[in-house]
Amino acid sequence: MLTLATTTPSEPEIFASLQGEGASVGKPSTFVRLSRCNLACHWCDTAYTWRFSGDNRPHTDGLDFAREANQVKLEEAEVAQMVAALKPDRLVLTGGEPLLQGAALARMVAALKELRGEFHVEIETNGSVAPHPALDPLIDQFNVSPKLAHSGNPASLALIPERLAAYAADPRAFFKFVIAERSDIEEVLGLVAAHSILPSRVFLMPEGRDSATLRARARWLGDLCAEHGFNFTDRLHIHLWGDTRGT
Ligand SMILES: C[S@@+](CC[C@H](N)C(=O)[O-])C[C@H]1O[C@@H](n2cnc3c(N)ncnc32)[C@H](O)[C@@H]1O
Ligand SMILES: Nc1nc2[nH]cc(C(=O)O)c2c(=O)[nH]1
Ligand code: SF4
Ligand SMILES: [Mg+2]
Repeated sequence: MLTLATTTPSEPEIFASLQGEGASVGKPSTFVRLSRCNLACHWCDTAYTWRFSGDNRPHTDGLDFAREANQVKLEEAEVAQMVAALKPDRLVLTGGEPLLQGAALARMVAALKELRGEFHVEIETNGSVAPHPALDPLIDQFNVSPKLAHSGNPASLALIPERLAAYAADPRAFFKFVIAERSDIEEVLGLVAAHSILPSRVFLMPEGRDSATLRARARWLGDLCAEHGFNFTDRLHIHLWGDTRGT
């Protein structure tokens, strides 16, 4: 059983769109948004996946209860069928933190590949959770977004050195840092040096949930990327459709 976020009160958040961020930006992709997270970023644009009134216990894989208006429980086979029915041959698993439901995701992706054959599968992850061993070999690309101090998470929860080292050693992983202020680059440089990450695998992305904020921050963030040899990524979906569920 998978716990998904919802668009309207009961519709699971499964939708075809364009990858809006990072190394695959612009590519037609189907998104599956899982519920729940192990972190709590101040500026999270999908806090409805994890900020529940009166109950914020962390999710553990295999729990089969739906308790909040923003969640729906579906069988893995049903999710696979919904993804297979949409056009794209690329899948982006996101959330919330999708790796909290790794075992169920492995069953879903295996079922999808049975239905549709080869599929490119990306995971959006905060980089603090290890992929389930059954899921790991089914993933083509990890979009790892480690959370800096301005996210408001304790570093002891958000930046797990062994986990970041494992992603740094994995050629499938790209690193996508959310940047709110110029000085945030210092923390990025420290992490990149500590884990010997090539700049060509690093993306800097402005924090923002509207076009005007993204554009204003892009002006100085682009210069910082050029200076340090990092990739810049915008948030294409925000410019095209705004901060809207299901896009
Ligand atoms: C909602 S998260 C879900 C996946 C995973 N929990 C993570 O943080 O990577 C998807 C992406 O959106 C980014 N994000 C969330 N809120 C944002 C904001 N206000 N501005 C810019 N990026 C944001 C995250 O850093 C992450 O790269
Ligand atoms: N179009 C689009 N691209 C995205 N790339 C990463 C997203 C996410 O929320 O993880 C996202 C999203 O929500 N929409
Ligand atoms: S880790 Fe991702 S889903 Fe969780 S609070 Fe941060 S941005 Fe939101
Ligand atoms: Mg998003």
